[in-house]
Amino acid sequence: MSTYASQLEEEQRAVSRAYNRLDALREETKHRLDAVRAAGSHGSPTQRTERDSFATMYEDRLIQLRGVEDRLVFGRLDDSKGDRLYIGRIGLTDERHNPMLIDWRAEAARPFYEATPSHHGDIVMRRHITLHFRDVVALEDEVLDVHSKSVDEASTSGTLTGEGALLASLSSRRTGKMTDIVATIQGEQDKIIRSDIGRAVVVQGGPGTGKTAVALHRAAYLLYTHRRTLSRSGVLVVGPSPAFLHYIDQVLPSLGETGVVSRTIADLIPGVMATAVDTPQVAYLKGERRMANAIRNAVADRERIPSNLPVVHINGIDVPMLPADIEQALGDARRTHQPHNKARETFVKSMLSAMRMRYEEQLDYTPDQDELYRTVSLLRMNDKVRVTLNLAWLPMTGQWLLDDMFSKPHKLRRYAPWLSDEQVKALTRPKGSPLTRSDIALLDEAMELLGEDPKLAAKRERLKAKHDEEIQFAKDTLAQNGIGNGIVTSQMLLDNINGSSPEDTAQRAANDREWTYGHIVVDEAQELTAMDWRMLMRRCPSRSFTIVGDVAQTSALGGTRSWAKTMDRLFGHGHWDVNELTIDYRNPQEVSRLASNFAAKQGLYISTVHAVRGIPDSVERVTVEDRDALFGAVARETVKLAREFVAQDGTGRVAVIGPNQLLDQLESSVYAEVEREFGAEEAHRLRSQDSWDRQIMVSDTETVKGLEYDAVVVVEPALIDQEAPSRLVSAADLYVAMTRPTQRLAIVRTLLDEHELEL
Ligand SMILES: Nc1ncnc2c1ncn2[C@@H]1O[C@H](COP(=O)(O)OP(=O)(O)OP(=O)(O)O)[C@@H](O)[C@H]1O
Repeated sequence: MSTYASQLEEEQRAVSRAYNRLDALREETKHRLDAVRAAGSHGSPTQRTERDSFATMYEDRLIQLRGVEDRLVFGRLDDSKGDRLYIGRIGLTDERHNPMLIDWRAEAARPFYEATPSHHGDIVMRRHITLHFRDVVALEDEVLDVHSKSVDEASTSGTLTGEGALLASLSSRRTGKMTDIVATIQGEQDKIIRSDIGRAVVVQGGPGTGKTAVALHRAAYLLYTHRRTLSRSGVLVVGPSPAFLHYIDQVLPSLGETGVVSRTIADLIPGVMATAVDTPQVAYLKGERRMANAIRNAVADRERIPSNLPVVHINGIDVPMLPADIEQALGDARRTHQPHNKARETFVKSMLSAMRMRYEEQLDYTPDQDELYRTVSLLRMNDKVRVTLNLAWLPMTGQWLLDDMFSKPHKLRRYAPWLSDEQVKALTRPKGSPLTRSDIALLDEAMELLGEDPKLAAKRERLKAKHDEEIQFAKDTLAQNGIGNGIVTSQMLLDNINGSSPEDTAQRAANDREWTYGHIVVDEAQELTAMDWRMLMRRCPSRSFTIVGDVAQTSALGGTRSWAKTMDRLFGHGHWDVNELTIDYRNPQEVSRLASNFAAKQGLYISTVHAVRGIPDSVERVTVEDRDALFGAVARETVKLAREFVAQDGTGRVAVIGPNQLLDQLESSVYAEVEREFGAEEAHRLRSQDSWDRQIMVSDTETVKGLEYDAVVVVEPALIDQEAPSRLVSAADLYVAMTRPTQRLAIVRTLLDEHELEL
């Protein structure tokens, strides 16, 4: 009879076989890489190029093979004929090319996630295999065909269970890093992950429903399924904050995908840093779609006929700069439909040729080419001509344009006539002020209309010429040698030389503002303004997007509260799909219920969610007399939770989320209590952790978007509520704060606070 122990042994054999194969492949790849490297820099340029390409290819493969060590195998599918398929992080075949392990993204693995007792096709049983390092430690079977003999076998061996693997992964201590969910992706999530690349997919779901997890697994799935296209164009992941990007940065590498660019909106333009923050109202004004018109007007304002036109003295002749000539040159330049800085070349050329004609008209002889050429040179170098050409068509950078527009109210009023005096005042700032996050989309718009900075453009041209030379060299290499022989295709060699490995693509994409991606994932997408969306749409002409968010969590005044309204405008009616996720994997039921009831009462449109776990006493309330008592109470509560959840091995996270005005005081009282209770050394260890990755973190509501903690202390919710710029925003902020914990939520407040807001 099959016992649990014997089943474990049997699976251990299968798992060990897979790991042995993985080791062998690593060894083989390493060996090849060493051999290529050993050849060093000897040989002809052709041989060196060939070797470099192989080396890059082997390096990429080694990174991938090393990245999948953890939980290499996690599932098994049994079909009605008794055949078994093992499911894992990557696909493996044995020496004879027989499949040993199926990549979780392959079509054959789909039933592992999507089969149900009512729709299971040929599959009769699904097994979850839990590993600890390379050891099989638990098995769990779901019988899909109740008539199959697997039911009896599973029940006698004691492997027949429900959702143990899922629940175990949900209850584990937080590490500050999101982990992948390949072993436990649920049916409704899997359908989204595998949906078609060609359409924009919106995933709406309440907090903790796995939107971020789904978005990242979808990116990995698309990279696997459309590797050829996406490894050249790349995938961009846009998240709400650097802390969030740091939180998710392990997920894709653990799925064997390293070549993905991740950015916040604030650092989407290479080389530009947004260091300042606007008030919510100013951010709203800057995020409106019509700001694109303001930018367009600001550019157009620099294509004009100057009021004072000079006459220049060349070779004893007076050459006038005439309004009609300028008008003609402006028209010529505009008709090129090129960006402003580029079109300026046409403007200058057209204007100089008009002036040359004016010069010629005044001669009583026909000048030779030489004379005309010299005249144009003199005109070009003439100061008056240069100043006038600049006044008529000024070369600009985007930064200069924004700085000029926001530091001169009369100009802003002219470019954006819809703004009230009060709004103009709110937007005006001193010249040279740092850029804010909401400036970035405006800057991108300006850069798009202006084109490259002329100096940078010249530099780029030089680099491009060099790059073209290298491409030609690669092509010649291939033509001469006919390299390939099935190990590396000519295309792969060319790609490696051109930098088309996913890592190279990612690097080039991240450094190029005009790069267009094959797919964009947007997380916390509800916060993006219309201007932000324009910036993203420009980066993905194929309109292949995964957009995840929750319209009940919107804090930005210019963010989305209705997907239909935003998406119809972006993609057109019928060209995007919305999917809703309904199961809350993060919060205990008690926390989820409290947060949902609050949000519904505040009038937020919330998705109905069902939390999978119940944890009695997961909500705690502490009320104190007044503000004086508040800080001590928060500190004590935090330390109590830290004792339970925060471990010295770096696992476990507790967040204290409070109103901005109290954060400094909260931080000092919490850490003072930590020192009193845990000693100076432990307090020092905790305090010196990176600010975005602290085990005990004191923060505002904005920073914790998308993140999660074992326990959360929400402080003075009514005050958080009052700090927000509108009622809906305040409700959303509190909703976000309350839905961050996986185990425990404590609400610590004063009597007055309690009186002001019912929670
Ligand atoms: N199928 C699953 N198996 C295991 N864990 C899961 C699964 N789906 C989601 N989770 C876990 O649930 C938690 C919440 O997921 P995630 O952060 O993706 O939710 P979200 O919808 O983006 O939340 P929010 O809107 O609050 O940011 C994470 O810890 C994630 O790993």
